[in-house]
Amino acid sequence: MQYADISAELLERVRARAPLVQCITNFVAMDIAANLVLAIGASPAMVHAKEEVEEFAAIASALTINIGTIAPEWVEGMSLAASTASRIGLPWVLDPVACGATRWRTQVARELAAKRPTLIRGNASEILALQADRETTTRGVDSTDPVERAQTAARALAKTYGAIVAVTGATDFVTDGSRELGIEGGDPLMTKVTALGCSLTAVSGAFLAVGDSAFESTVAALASFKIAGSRSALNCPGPGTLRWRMADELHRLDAAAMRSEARLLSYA
Ligand SMILES: Nc1ncnc2c1ncn2[C@@H]1O[C@H](COP(=O)(O)OP(=O)(O)OP(=O)(O)O)[C@@H](O)[C@H]1O
Ligand SMILES: Cc1ncsc1CCO
Ligand SMILES: [Mg+2]
Repeated sequence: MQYADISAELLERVRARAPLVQCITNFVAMDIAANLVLAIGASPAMVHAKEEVEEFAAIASALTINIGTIAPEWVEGMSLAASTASRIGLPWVLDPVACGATRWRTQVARELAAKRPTLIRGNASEILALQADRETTTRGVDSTDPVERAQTAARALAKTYGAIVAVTGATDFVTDGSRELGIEGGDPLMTKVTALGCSLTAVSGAFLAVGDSAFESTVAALASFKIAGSRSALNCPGPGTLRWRMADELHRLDAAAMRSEARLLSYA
């Protein structure tokens, strides 16, 4: 079966099962991420306190961890949630927001990566900084590098941590260290809406929850955002409208559109 067909089937599974996705994310992303997880057909829960993450992970179908607005107490919750997920075999995603911007943030991202996430999803600058030995390659939460520059780093990270690594940008790139795929689509206007990447991380949790292969689930999640992004940007007056059109288009997305509009690039 082709990846577009698999993606379509995974979308139908998300809709049929409405998996519970435990999201630990930042203050900026909370609202849009929860709404986009709902729009794709899953059920989000923003649960991050160290007192309850372990118990909650036991009932969740996936976990996503985004370090966007970390503070020490949050890191404790993230760390406990990540360890729990890996121990009980719950698929989980790491989003290393602004990794490389400060030493502490880079260290936190690397300590979480060492807990073996199923998927690491970031922009090119974040993936480069997570993999590199040097610090401060990033300026902030927005990427200053093209996706292509981070492909080698993504492959290396995938091998080091045994994770799928997804680098997003103009053309997304996904690798498990040997298999790789590009996903085209979306629109540059997406970079003018904050936390769409964070929301994609949360939505990836929904696809991981229902998939048989983490690589395939990641492709499906990336494709859903590319299709919804392209559709949302048509005659779009600006970022404010795009933001909420993403919810409308993810909600409207169906298996037929996934099959016909996913633009997947094979590198092999
Ligand atoms: N130039 C572009 N053209 C088309 N699509 C894009 C472009 N840049 C980003 N996207 C899409 O926007 C979505 C978010 O990816 P992006 O790399 O901007 O995340 P991010 O930098 O982590 O965002 P944030 O930190 O604000 O959440 C993805 O679906 C990606 O494919
Ligand atoms: C703007 C911003 N600052 C910390 S997290 C975040 C959301 C985009 O990553
Ligand atoms: Mg980001």
